[in-house]
Amino acid sequence: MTEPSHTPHLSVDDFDPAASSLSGAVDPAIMAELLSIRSSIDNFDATLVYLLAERFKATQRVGILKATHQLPAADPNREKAQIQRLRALAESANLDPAFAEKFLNFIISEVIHHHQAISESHSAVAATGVVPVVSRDGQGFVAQTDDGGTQPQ
Ligand SMILES: C=C(O[C@@H]1C=C(C(=O)O)C=C[C@H]1O)C(=O)O
Repeated sequence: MTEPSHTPHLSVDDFDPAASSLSGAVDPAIMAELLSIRSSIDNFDATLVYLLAERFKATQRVGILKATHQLPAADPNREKAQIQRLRALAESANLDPAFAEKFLNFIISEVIHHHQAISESHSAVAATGVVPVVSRDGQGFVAQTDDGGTQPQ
């Protein structure tokens, strides 16, 4: 497995679908078949990113709802029910249920961190009157003060 890349602002156009440590070392026909299968893998990976982005959009709405109404970030009974369901779905799809559970737990723990952060910034708003607003690029916050001015945060 490769280490996570920290290269900022890499465009999808910079992706080389033929990048491989095997180039030149494998029979060209085998390489062609490998690249053909990898092109499906690349489509699946792109779909996964879009699916995850949509899921996080939905969970962000839940986080805002919870913070607004002082509800806890985590809901363990909901998580148990989700994990049971996902394990059953995984079994019927011939996917390792233990992997499905690990994957869902990984996502849920990230969501809970987001919810805690939303709740903390919500409490900070209540205490200071400074309203954090997501920046246009979605990468950070600008602080919108009571008088409507904005300042980087
Ligand atoms: C999204 C929620 O918050 C948390 C995250 C969950 C998830 O990512 O599916 C499920 C339960 C909660 O622990 C929720 O309560 O629905």
